[in-house]
Amino acid sequence: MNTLDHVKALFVESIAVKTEALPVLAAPIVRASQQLHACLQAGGKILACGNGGSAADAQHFSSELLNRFEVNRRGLAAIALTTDSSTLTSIANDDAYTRIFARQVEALGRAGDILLAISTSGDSPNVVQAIQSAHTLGISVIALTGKNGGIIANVLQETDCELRVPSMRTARIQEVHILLIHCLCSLLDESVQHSGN
Ligand SMILES: O=C(CO)[C@@H](O)[C@H](O)[C@H](O)[C@H](O)COP(=O)(O)O
Ligand SMILES: [Zn+2]
Repeated sequence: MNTLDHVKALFVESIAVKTEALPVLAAPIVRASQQLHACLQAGGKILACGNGGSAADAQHFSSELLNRFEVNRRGLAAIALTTDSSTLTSIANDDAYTRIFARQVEALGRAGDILLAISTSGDSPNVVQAIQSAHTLGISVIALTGKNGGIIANVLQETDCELRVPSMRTARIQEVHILLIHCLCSLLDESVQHSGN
C-alpha cells in the first residue's frame, strides 16, 4: 500500500467505526450524561482515569469540565487521577502500579461521585482496581471500553454504564472515545445551562 492509500485506509476505518458506533452508543451516551449531571447537581464530582492515550483522554475530559467546553457555564467538579507524578510514582513504588488509581479513588472519592474509567481493552489492571475501589465506596462507574469489554465488562454493576466501541483496534477505539467525551461535554453544557445548575 502506498502512503496516500495508507492514510485513506485509516480515515475510512475511523469513519466506519464511528458510523457503527452511533446506533449502539447514542442512547447510552444520553443516559451517561444524565448520570453525570445528576451527580454534579447533587454536589458530587467526577474522577477520571486511564493509561497512555486514555490518560490524556481523562485529562482532556476533566479540563473541559473544570474550565469550559463550548459555552460559558459554572466550572464542574472533575479530577484526572493521571496527573500528579509524585502521587503516581510513590503509590507505584511503595505499593504497586496496579494501585495508582485505586488508592486515589479511596482517598478522594465519596459516595455519589462517578468514576470515568477509560480502557480500550477493558483489561488494564489499575483501571479494574479503581472500579473495584469505587464500588466499595458507593461510587458508580461510567466505563469507556472497546474490543470485548475485557475484565471491566465483567466487574461492572447494574448502576454503572459501559460505552463499548465496536472495534478491536486500540487507535480506532480511542478516536471514538474522544468523540464520546465531547458528546458528554456537549450534553452537560446543555443540561447545566437549562437547569441553571
Ligand atoms: O495511545 C496509545 C495507543 O494509541 C497507547 O498509549 C495506549 O493508550 C497504551 O498502550 C495503554 O496502556 C493501553 O491501555 P488500555 O487502553 O488497554 O487500557
Ligand atoms: Zn495513541
